[in-house]
Amino acid sequence: MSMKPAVVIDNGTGFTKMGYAGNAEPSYIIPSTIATNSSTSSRVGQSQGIDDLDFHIGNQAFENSSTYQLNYPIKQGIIDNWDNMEKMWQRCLFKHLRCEPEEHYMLLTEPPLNPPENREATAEIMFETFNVPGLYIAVQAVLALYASWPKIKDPSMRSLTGTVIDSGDGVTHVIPVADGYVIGSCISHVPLAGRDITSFIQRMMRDRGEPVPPEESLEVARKVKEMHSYVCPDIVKEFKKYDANPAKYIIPYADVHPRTKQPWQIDVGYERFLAPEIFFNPEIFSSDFTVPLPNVVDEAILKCPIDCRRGLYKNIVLSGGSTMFKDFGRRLQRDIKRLADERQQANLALHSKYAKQSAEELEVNVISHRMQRFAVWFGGSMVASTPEFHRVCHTKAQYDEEGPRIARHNPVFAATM
Ligand SMILES: Nc1ncnc2c1ncn2[C@@H]1O[C@H](COP(=O)(O)OP(=O)(O)OP(=O)(O)O)[C@@H](O)[C@H]1O
Repeated sequence: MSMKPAVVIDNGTGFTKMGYAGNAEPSYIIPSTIATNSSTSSRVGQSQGIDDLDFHIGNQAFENSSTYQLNYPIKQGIIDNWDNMEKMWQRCLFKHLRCEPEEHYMLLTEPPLNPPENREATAEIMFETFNVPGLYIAVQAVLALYASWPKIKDPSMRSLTGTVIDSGDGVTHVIPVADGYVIGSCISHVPLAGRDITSFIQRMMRDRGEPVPPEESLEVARKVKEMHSYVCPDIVKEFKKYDANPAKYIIPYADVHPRTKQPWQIDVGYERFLAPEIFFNPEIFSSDFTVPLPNVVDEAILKCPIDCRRGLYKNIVLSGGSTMFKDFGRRLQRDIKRLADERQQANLALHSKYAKQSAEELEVNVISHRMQRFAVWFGGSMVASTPEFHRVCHTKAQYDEEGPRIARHNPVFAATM
């Protein structure tokens, strides 16, 4: 059995996080992008060994985008281009992590509802190309639940039943999980995430005529979002606060033009609280989708079997970069609690016509923690550093005996921690 730490790789639509089990943070976070040389890939048979290595991943892919062809091998969380994905894994393992894959067990992640054929294809690449001694493919939402455990002081309260709100760059998902199994039919999808918030800030700054160099505007909007945005309790009051004392809340943001080296400065104002507000009042961003995130969460839980609903309200866990706004969890908890309480009161009022009733108060907890930005990776790191991990992995010997179908099912190891 390999005693070297397992390798943990979380391939997201926007970013790939990679590192070794037992660490608190991934060693590398790179964009999930590859730049391939289309002219060499079409020259079949000619010096293929070298041409096969003619590609770049991550930020280097963007740097070479003028001469190479950019590709995003993961679409909506699901692997879409296997050749490019294999190349990405190759660079992640040999160039970034600098490991011998045959010496490390491997933990990879998958989105909920990943087709089993994809798991088989992943196993084929891992066991046959990289010769890994063991492989476990974990569901991202379940890893996000594990990642919240260090925040929960009482170990008896740590549970694999909960609702995961996963919001990254491209999409936001609400995923109910009961005893480590995703309730697939009750997953909800919100078509708003990080890149929408960035483009909303970019639009606001442009409409106001802020002097940002046009070629920098997207990057500046992203930085403003990540550095200065926060969720407020009430937007009307927040507007009043800004208008009463602009000097206190409006922040200057300065930089120099990358080409002309001319300094420029802008004011960052209402967008600080209006940008993340699109999760709570989506109509301010677009008229196509208008259901606030707290309502989406409430409705997703209500679709689940009645006996797990209390557990799902009690343990709502945040995961992904776009849940990092200050006070995001606090506002979400308040709004979900309000919705659930109003419904409970309405039900009680209805039934009290026939019999006197009282209801046990519904506990709603939204759990925020330090590792939220890469919660899935961190959960994977925790799981893969337990002694139990090697027991639940599929091994190379099993693969050689049974083939890729062993990867169709990965046991949940609820009892391990
Ligand atoms: N401190 C922050 N505040 C707000 N947003 C942030 C912060 N840090 C990162 N983000 C945003 O989080 C997004 C990236 O999140 P994440 O790495 O979870 O995405 P991903 O896993 O690649 O995407 P997906 O979940 O769509 O597959 C980007 O839009 C980034 O701007």
